[in-house]
Amino acid sequence: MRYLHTMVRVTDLDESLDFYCNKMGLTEVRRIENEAGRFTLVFLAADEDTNPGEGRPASLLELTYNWDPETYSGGRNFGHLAYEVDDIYEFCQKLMDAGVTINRPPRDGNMAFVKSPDGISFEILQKGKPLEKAEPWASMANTGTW
Ligand SMILES: C[C@@H](O)C(=O)SC[C@H](NC(=O)CC[C@H](N)C(=O)O)C(=O)NCC(=O)O
Ligand code: NI
Repeated sequence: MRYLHTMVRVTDLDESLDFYCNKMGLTEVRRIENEAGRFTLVFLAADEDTNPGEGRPASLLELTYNWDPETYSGGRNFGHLAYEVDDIYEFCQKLMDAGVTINRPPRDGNMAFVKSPDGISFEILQKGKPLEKAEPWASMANTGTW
């Protein structure tokens, strides 16, 4: 068995692609337009996931855009999507410079949280840092600096 993707529904595809691609750095690897179902699927990959060796992208994010407007309310049972980055401070600074709020700053040099335009939570983890060292969010008062 192999993990393929996580699907999230988005209310504005252009706004979402600006966040996921221009700001988070993901790349569109596939798009499906479904006229009958009136929806668009866009598959996104992080740079190290675009070709993990088997010639097929793995660990993708699938955006579902329903052409007819819907209101989405996130269930408490959904937590976050996690990505690993080479330099968490540099990554978060670039997001801040692009106008993205860092909901949980990476003061511990290990973990940060941001949200997509639809409120999907993203955990950003520093490559090489053990997960056990991550301070729980609640203990990190968000002072807006790090
Ligand atoms: C391509 C494959 O990875 C899919 O996920 S297709 C699954 C299919 N998606 C849709 O029909 C998209 C439009 C639909 N209105 C929706 O918002 O999901 C599907 O069965 N979706 C149902 C689901 O619960 O994911
Ligand atoms: Ni899917």
